Amino acid sequence: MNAPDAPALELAGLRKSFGKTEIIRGVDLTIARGERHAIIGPNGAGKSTLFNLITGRYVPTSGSVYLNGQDVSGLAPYKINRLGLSRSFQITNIFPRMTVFENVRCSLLWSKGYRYSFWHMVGRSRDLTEATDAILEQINLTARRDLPAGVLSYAEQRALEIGITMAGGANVIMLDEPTAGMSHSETEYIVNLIRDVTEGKTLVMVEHDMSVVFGLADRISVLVYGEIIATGTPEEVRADPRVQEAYLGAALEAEH
Ligand SMILES: Nc1ncnc2c1ncn2[C@@H]1O[C@H](COP(=O)(O)OP(=O)(O)OP(=O)(O)O)[C@@H](O)[C@H]1O
Repeated sequence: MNAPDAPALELAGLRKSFGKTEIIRGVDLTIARGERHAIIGPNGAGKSTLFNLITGRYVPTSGSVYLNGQDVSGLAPYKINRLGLSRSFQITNIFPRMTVFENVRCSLLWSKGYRYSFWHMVGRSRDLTEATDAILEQINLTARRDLPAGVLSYAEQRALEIGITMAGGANVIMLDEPTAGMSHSETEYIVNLIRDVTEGKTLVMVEHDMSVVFGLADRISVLVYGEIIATGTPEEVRADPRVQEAYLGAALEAEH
């Protein structure tokens, strides 16, 4: 059931071990609807593992993940996706020989396919084209619509990937290092784009670039050695002495 008052995401006593090593060591976190939330922390802290627990790629060793109030722990990723959570991939996940338009249309079709029969879909192909074009407009790729996706610049490919992530209409969007490998100007471009396309949705992102995190997130969680040591607004997290000590001081210094 989709409980209208439930938070977008709730993690309760979440743990994950690989063999005998516990990587996620009891994470509790509530993310409100419409919130933009960043998960930061040093290398090896368990950020990707936590991300994969939320999206269903990994099954928790114990604890639960609730999406819009519904327990999704242990469900297959595609089922979690159909319940309203969509993720991007760190590695570009587009079809390079298909056009930009076809890439987005394909993901729209996939996401709606389970609800509409094939013939119903064919009858609605004009709607599908319109929906695809609306997404291309949102991600500023209308001018690139009919080019093979493989010829786009790196930043444009990441924008396309965000479009593909958004295409299913999920209300919780998970982005894994959306600005990885980008120049300063590309980063700025993608941050603005993410801000626009996630308006009114819930965003959870893992990100290393502190300027992106502090520019985009309403709240931040700091993960250190499999535990969240602080959660709060950017100002609260920046001022938190535990965070300074464990991580942020060093990370912010490294930026200068
Ligand atoms: N499938 C796995 N099997 C065994 N160990 C794993 C697995 N996935 C991750 N680990 C270990 O878990 C720890 C946390 O890894 P994870 O990738 O989640 O950290 P991270 O915070 O995302 O790091 P980074 O910032 O470097 O991407 C690491 O020590 C890693 O070796």
